[in-house]
Amino acid sequence: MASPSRVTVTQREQSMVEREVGRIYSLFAQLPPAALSFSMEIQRDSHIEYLTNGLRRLAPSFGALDASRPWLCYWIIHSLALLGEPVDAELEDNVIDFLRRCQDPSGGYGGGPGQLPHLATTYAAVNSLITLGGSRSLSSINRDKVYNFLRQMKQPSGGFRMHDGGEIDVRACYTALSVASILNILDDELAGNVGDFILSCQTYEGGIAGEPGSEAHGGYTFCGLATMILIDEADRLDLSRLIDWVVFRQGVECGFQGRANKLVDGCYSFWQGGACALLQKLRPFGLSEGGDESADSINSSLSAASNLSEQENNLESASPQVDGACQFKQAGPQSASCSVNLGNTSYNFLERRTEVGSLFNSLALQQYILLCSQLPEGGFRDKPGKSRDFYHTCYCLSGLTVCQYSWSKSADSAALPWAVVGPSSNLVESIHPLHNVVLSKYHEANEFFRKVGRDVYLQNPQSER
Ligand SMILES: CC(C)=CCC/C(C)=C/CC/C(C)=C/COP(=O)(O)OP(=O)(O)O
Ligand SMILES: [Zn+2]
Repeated sequence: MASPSRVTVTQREQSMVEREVGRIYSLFAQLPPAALSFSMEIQRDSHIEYLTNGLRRLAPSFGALDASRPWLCYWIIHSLALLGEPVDAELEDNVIDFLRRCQDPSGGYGGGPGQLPHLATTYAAVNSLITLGGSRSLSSINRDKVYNFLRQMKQPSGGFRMHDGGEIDVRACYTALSVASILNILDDELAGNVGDFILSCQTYEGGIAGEPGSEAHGGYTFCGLATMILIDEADRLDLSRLIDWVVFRQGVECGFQGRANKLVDGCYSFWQGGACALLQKLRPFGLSEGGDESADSINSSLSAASNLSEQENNLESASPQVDGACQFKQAGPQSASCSVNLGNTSYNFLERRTEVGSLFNSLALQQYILLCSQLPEGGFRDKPGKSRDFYHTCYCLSGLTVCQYSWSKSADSAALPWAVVGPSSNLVESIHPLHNVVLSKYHEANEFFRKVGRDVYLQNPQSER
């Protein structure tokens, strides 16, 4: 995928979107309370029907999207998991078998059986299998081979190639390291010099570009920041400028844009909202002493960008908990092999308490997702006037969970009731924000891969589910 070139939307396009979103909001504002409450409701049954039908159609062929079938699996299965809806047993078996056939002898997963192994589809396949959970699904992943594939994609400069002969970019670094971390095979060989590559992609604006010299973009910013956390090097980024850049991407429409001077889009609810969720747990918020000269500038940009309500500001004050030099080195399950315990960074990140409330206006974003992106007949879209698709359904729902839990102090605490817009039944499952998999599924996989260890690969046991 090429990096975005800078293209600025015209004033006319921007005004059209603002007008349309404004029209929707004023229409809903005039509704009687019962009707408004219905419109604010997640149309769970319709979404489940849309998603399940999509998954059923997946097995034979997906036409133009044939090379994206592991992605379609992930977008659909993750969306269902966020809604708390299990996949039926027969369909689950079909997906596991299909993805097993996508794993190339070299170790990476292709877009379909026999297709070129690729890091993006490897990430999608692994996240899908982890989300399905159970030993049949988890043990279908040949981790030794995945490790070999990741090593093959690793470049001497530190970055990764998306596929053999493919582009070296921030997505490749993220997908490789997210997969390695969640499968408990992350080591120094994979992590070496990745931080230098990501650093070279942080731009003068503060966000992160796909490759050095390109424009900062929300998709790459999430990937770059998550990668730096996975290798325990987030402090090397200019976090102050990064926060500035990301919080100012939330617009008057209440949703996020992907980059400056572009239109709002529902999928950035996750890419930008998710980046905020990660930033919330990082310095300078976690500093307990010594101060940080950037803290004032961060606080002022936050209050300027997100017009926080009194209720939001009244979140109980934080008690900083950081042990100074080393933010993430807390107790956690041991990784099989690596000198700085890179296998623990993802787990330990979860253990960190959040020292501030939401960095963006989480209530406004939910309003955009529910009223402008949601379709009552099922599925979510980029913006009014666009059609639904599984990608936007996945990332709008992922954005919703980020909003709902953005005021919770730790990964295992419940969402605060006032943080959920609409009826309480709107609450969706929480996620591990570094991997975007449902938290309980992450824990199950973490336990499973810790037990089987790095060197033991169970030969596809068919028994337990
Ligand atoms: C894990 C993984 C593979 C993550 C991918 C992250 C991601 C969404 C990257 C964005 C890529 C891109 C070229 C966007 C520009 O699209 P555009 O110009 O159509 O949109 P815009 O106008 O909103 O910038
Ligand atoms: Zn989008």
